[in-house]
Amino acid sequence: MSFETIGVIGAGAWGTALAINAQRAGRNVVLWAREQDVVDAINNDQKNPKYLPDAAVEGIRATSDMAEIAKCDAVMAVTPAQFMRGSLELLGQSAPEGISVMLCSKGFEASSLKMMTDVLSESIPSAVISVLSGPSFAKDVALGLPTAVTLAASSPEEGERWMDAIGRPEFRPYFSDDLIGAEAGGAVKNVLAIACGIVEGKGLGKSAHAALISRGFAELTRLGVALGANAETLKGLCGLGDLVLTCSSTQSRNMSFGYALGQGQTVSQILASRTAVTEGVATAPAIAALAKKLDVEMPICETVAEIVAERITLSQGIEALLKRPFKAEN
Ligand SMILES: NC(=O)c1ccc[n+]([C@@H]2O[C@H](COP(=O)([O-])OP(=O)(O)OC[C@H]3O[C@@H](n4cnc5c(N)ncnc54)[C@H](O)[C@@H]3O)[C@@H](O)[C@H]2O)c1
Ligand SMILES: O=P(O)(O)OC[C@H](O)CO
Repeated sequence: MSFETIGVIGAGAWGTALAINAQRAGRNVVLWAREQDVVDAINNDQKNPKYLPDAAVEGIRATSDMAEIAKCDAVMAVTPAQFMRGSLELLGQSAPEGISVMLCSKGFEASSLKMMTDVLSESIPSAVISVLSGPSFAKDVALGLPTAVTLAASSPEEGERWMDAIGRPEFRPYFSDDLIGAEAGGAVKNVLAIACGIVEGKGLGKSAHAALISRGFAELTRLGVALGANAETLKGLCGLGDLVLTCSSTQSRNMSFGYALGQGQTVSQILASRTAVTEGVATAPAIAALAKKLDVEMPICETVAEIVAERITLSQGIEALLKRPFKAEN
């Protein structure tokens, strides 16, 4: 059975862009927003000026009633990671047994160090879980620019249903059976993008930038594998692909956050100046704690966590990384 109606939870930039894409793919789409002004703007003006200005949100109905989302054939969950559990618990109050839920957010829950797949299993134990991840800026997807993503599902049949429902020539999903790999890549790359932003903001040069991407990818792979991911998955769109995108453009909120730090702004100044979520800020300490717990070497991510917590300065962090002992590359 294919998915005809898609419910999207979270009308931030990414939830809105995914709703636009699903509508273009021919689905009936209901978009859940927690803010009434966002619901009204979508229903009355076909716009979401708060989170995705300039995009036309046509043919999509917005709601603040989660019970309407639970009635859809399948659900895309796009709430930022730190608030995902609350959204899923609300969905769980009216969700039918075995509801198909695709996790589209990129982060770990800081309070528990859990991945979104664990948060979903705990909130709705019968849910059939999929993960969407990969290099994809919301604005690009809303504009209909070509994008390719990893679509990880727990069975090929479930993956087929999702690919039929949301795949389009300009939004190409590639199937994977590695849910953990898809999740881990997206969460860790956000933290590494903060580091790359710092390098750019401080003008440390393109050689340092490339070194950071490469050594960062080694960290991302080590943690992913320790969590149960397949290393091959991490070489794909959801790992290396997304790391390259997010570390390459200040269109990324994580990269631009790091860039602003490098330019001399403080963490609180930067966060106060934006409504958009910067997932790497909350995920950095979770990854640093996981690295310690699992005995995984992640010096770049640990340094970002220290900088974001304002326990060390940028200069101290950079110096500590550069003074690490020389060692074999792998
Ligand atoms: N924007 C992108 O280009 C993009 C692309 C891929 C993945 N993602 C991921 O999608 C997820 C959502 O990001 P986004 O860009 O849509 O967000 P956004 O920054 O555009 O909007 C913030 C969202 O957070 C919600 N929010 C704020 N406070 C909340 C609270 N207390 N409880 C519940 N929800 C709250 C808002 O309602 C809004 O939906 C993130 O994990 C992000 O990493 C984003
Ligand atoms: O803007 P960012 O840093 O949240 O990144 C957006 C997407 O995850 C890029 O794939």
